[in-house]
Amino acid sequence: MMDTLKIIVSTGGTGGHIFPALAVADEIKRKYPNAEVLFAGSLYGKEKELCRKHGLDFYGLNVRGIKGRGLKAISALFAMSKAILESCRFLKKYKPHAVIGFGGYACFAMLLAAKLRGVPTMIHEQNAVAGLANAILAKLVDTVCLSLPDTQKQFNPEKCVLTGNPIRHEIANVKKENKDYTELLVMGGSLGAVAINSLAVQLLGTLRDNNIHIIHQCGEKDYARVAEAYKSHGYSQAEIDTMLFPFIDNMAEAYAKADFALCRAGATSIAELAATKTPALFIPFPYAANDHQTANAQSIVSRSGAIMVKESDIKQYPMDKIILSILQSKAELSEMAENIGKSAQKNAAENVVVELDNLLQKKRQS
Ligand SMILES: CC(=O)N[C@H]1[C@@H](OP(=O)(O)OP(=O)(O)OC[C@H]2O[C@@H](n3ccc(=O)[nH]c3=O)[C@H](O)[C@@H]2O)O[C@H](CO)[C@@H](O)[C@@H]1O
Repeated sequence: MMDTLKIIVSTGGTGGHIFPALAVADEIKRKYPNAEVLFAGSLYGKEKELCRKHGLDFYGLNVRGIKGRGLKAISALFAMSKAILESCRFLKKYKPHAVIGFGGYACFAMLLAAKLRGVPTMIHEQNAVAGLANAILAKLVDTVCLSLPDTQKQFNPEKCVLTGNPIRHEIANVKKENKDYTELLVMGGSLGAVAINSLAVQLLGTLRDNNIHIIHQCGEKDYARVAEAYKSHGYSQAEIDTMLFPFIDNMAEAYAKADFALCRAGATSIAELAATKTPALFIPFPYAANDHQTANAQSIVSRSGAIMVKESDIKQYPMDKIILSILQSKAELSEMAENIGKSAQKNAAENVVVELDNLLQKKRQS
């Protein structure tokens, strides 16, 4: 009889890495109800809290980002070396059948340790341009799962499989609500975005005058400022509580209501917008490594499922008129919704787990 299947999924930092990992953890448990899935991440990101909410066991590593942190990078590098040793010791005890990484510094130590200990390894890249951790790990791991076909050019194509970007089951199954008004979803990625919040606040008068509802995720740090701005537009705290959120736990409900989104161009947000047929205006995060958010949005924009404006150009354009004209045209909204829907890859979590099966089978035969 085979031992209990034990898989480690590893990543961290922000939602765009963590939610695809959680979606794959769910799919492993759905397919193998007796499997043990452990989430390994940094002690300092959002992953610990999200795992707790998700009911997944969590193994915390004392690691922080290295790139762009000046002198602090030296202590971060030291912590990373310690985390690699600690991961090696942990793997020796835990004996997983495979480790799957979803990018970000938080998974680097665990994946490298798995490689050193001869544990089968896979990574998943969400973005059109790979991040630093995945770019290095791709050279070492057995399988590289990709969300977008062009990313293959950055890796050894023989290791690459196009799986799509895994999204939460409830989001993949969203049914749009029928309403007699239009609703705008504003979101700035998992942490919120000040520039998007400021633009949304400028639109408040126009939206209210045209009976357009808003559901707005603004991030923890900007909540007080944005709530004040809502108040100065005449909204009561009770109204604000139904419209403005530091973080939205139930994104499936938000997508079910949304006719259009004003947002960053994080890869996982884009995968969810496509799966829920929610067209968008993307304002990519201008400091994203290698401008990967612009690259993430490009194929959807070229298919007319979304429009894109650079953050530095916001002031040059009559943003209220541009957004209002789309929100007021049912025909344009529905054409854009169909177009963005063509990029949906709703089976991405299943595809990643099929690759996991293939890898385990290959290792059993070798
Ligand atoms: C600044 C930066 O480098 N951001 C990166 C980070 O973005 P970030 O972590 O912001 O990720 P994404 O925008 O891709 O995804 C956000 C995720 O958080 C969820 N969510 C968001 C808001 C909320 O209130 N509730 C909620 O559940 C969304 O549903 C989605 O699942 O990882 C992405 C995926 O690697 C990258 O493409 C982004 O470029």
